[in-house]
Amino acid sequence: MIPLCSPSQACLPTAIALGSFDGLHAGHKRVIKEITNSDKGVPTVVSFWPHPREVLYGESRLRLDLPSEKGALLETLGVKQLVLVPFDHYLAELTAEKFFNEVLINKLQSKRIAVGANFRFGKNREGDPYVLKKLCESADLELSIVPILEDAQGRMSSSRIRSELKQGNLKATKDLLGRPYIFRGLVIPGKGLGKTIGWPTANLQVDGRKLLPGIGVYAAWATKLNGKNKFPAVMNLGPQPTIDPLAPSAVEVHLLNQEIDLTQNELIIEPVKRIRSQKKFKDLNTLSEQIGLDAKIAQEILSKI
Ligand SMILES: Cc1cc2nc3c(=O)[nH]c(=O)nc-3n(C[C@H](O)[C@H](O)[C@H](O)COP(=O)(O)O)c2cc1C
Ligand SMILES: Nc1ncnc2c1ncn2[C@@H]1O[C@H](COP(=O)(O)OP(=O)(O)O)[C@@H](O)[C@H]1O
Repeated sequence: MIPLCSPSQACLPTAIALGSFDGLHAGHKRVIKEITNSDKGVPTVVSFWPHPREVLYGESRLRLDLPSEKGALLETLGVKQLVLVPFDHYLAELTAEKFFNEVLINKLQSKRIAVGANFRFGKNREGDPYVLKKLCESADLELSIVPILEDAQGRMSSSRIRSELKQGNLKATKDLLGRPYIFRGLVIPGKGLGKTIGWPTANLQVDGRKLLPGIGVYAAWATKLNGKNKFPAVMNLGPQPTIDPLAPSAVEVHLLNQEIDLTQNELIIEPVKRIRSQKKFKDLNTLSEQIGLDAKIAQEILSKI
């Protein structure tokens, strides 16, 4: 696993790809290729953490991939380190030129930089690729500005992937990511009702910074962390209006045709297809029958893959 470090811990000198790279889609990969195929320094991805919009506007920003997941993805692309620059109000006040000199030149000793054509940096986002080009020329640094990649539906972007995911379009999400969307969670106790209605569920505690699909019932694969078997499963992601309409959304999976104790396990979940929305049923029997139908549909969906 590549190191995830602060600027002062980085291996120097560096060849830097700058950006959030959330989702690491094909457009991001083109930018990253510009630093992994050079001998100008340690291939390094540099991102801000937290996201500037979280610090400046108090927006909560959920991620397609968390820093801990990103390391493994970047490693496969030939990146050697992920540097997270702590974004705070001091950093937000740095002009583009100061940021360039203090962080990229002095701290990270960068010899080569790659960014996407829409990259902005420095106070009030004043630095664009043109400004960066001037700065790189005067410091004798190599620079690649990579054009924005498009497909028939438009620009490749993290927000487009996020939007597909929020709508529960897992196929479109997978196509855009170039890999299945996954998340992980620790199995924690629920209300203990699942077994009594014939459908025990592993309730998952998921890192609150991870973006999840929109609420609904899904067919999904479930794998134990470091396990080999992929279990077909049905997932309830959202409310449980029949038993507790006011409770916060749950993430729970029932592994099809399995009777296993999953307590304290970490599960990796790959949602595959949205089946339906949650409903309030007149009683637990009707809910249980519906979950039976969901399980059948999930089995069919997953057996075709
Ligand atoms: C596939 C699946 C679909 C579900 N759909 C609904 C639903 O539409 N409405 C609802 O009120 N609860 C739904 N549930 C949630 C159940 O109410 C919940 O699993 C059960 O009460 C057990 O909760 P517990 O694990 O906290 O004990 C669903 C659960 C599963 C596994
Ligand atoms: N097929 C299965 N899918 C999911 N969990 C299962 C399964 N079989 C047994 N279990 C166990 O049952 C527990 C869930 O039972 P349940 O009655 O729903 O209680 P809880 O409220 O803790 O979710 C899980 O934590 C798991 O250890």
